Amino acid sequence: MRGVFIKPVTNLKGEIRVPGDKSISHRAALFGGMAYGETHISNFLLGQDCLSTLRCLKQLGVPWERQEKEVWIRSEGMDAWQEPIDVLDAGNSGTTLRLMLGALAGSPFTVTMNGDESLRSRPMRRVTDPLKQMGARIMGRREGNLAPLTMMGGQLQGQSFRTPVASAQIKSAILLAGLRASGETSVEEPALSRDHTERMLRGFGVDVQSNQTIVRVHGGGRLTGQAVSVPGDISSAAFFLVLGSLVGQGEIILPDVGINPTRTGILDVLKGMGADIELFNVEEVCGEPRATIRVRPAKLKGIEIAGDMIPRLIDEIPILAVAACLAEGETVIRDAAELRVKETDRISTVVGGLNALGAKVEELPDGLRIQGQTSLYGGQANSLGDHRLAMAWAIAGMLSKEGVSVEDMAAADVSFPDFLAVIKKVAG
Ligand SMILES: O=C(O)C1=C[C@@H](OP(=O)(O)O)[C@@H](O)[C@H](O)C1
Ligand SMILES: C=C(OP(=O)(O)O)C(=O)O
Repeated sequence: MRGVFIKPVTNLKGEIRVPGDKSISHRAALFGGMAYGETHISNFLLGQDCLSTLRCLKQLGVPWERQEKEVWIRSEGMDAWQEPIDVLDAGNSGTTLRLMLGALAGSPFTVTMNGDESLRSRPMRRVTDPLKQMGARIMGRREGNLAPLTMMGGQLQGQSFRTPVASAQIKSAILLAGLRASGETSVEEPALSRDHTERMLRGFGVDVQSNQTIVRVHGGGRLTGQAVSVPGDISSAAFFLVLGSLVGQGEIILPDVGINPTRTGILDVLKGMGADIELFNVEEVCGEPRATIRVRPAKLKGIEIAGDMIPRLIDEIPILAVAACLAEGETVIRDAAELRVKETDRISTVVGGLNALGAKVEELPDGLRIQGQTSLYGGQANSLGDHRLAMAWAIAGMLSKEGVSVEDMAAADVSFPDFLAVIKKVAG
């Protein structure tokens, strides 16, 4: 099998600046495009997903320039957006597709959005149904559930929605449509999902009211261009929190990582498993808290994860499963059926991938049961084009006895360009 061979390591040291937060980068670009005036984004994530968002904006006539990780957007609001003459391609990015659909629902033109093979198989009715109820006309395969999707926007009426799953993409799409609808739009979710949209819209001058799991906006909310500094992505830091906890010796410092409480489930769970993790230099920048995180090796024990914790660490479950394989005792993850509709079915791909490396993992309908053990043998693993799996397998390789050969390691570029260079640096 072809692949990148990741060898075991016993000692690590160093400082790792993880790339900018994916969720915040998408929103900064999109809201900058929706706003009046200039938006300046620093530490923008150059992952393929966020570059897809920037490309879609260009096709809609939004002028922007980029130099390395800095982006300048000079927009005259959504009324200046133009009907794209070609299909908008969201690539591998669910966030791009779903948030764009919400933003575009009130536009007076027709847009077709598509994505790669993985994205074309992910459910979209969770977003297209509420947008249709507000007045948008959307067509797509399987009754509007699968991309390519064509939307003929128009006059929207504000509505109150209760979403069946805690999803920031559903919540955000509805709220963005609500900004161009008549009256009030509200979204109630079963548990609090990441709240970057609410925080950043307030930064752009929009009145967003929220009370626990209910968020409201009013139509006509106008966005004003802002400076946005993007913190490091805790979902990317997660790989090094697990590596630093389970490696034989050393210490890893991760400066400027976002610690929004709707995203810090990984810190709470790893600490609950016994990890030695400390936060320093806590500060709030552009409405988002960030900190320097230090992680040192510790003995981890198994844990149960379910309920409201799941949306706080949904993208970290593949790497948490790697940690659980090397913890003492059993780990059970439940209420995480959403994993089945990510870039891959992350319940079955994580179970298959880890068992092939010598782990003992059982598939549950809505999660995983993992028997912790003292070592992971290693072998061959395939990312199946899923960035979180590519990186989880690489970390598993560093923590394994024999190393892991990862096929399609390049998938990591979706959220963490230079991942391989970074792991080479910390491994010395
Ligand atoms: O809003 C966002 O930026 C995201 C929300 C989550 O998806 P869901 O909204 O589908 O849970 C997450 O998995 C994704 O990586 C990013
Ligand atoms: C699920 C993810 O992203 P998206 O839904 O934007 O494709 C992810 O990054 O793990």
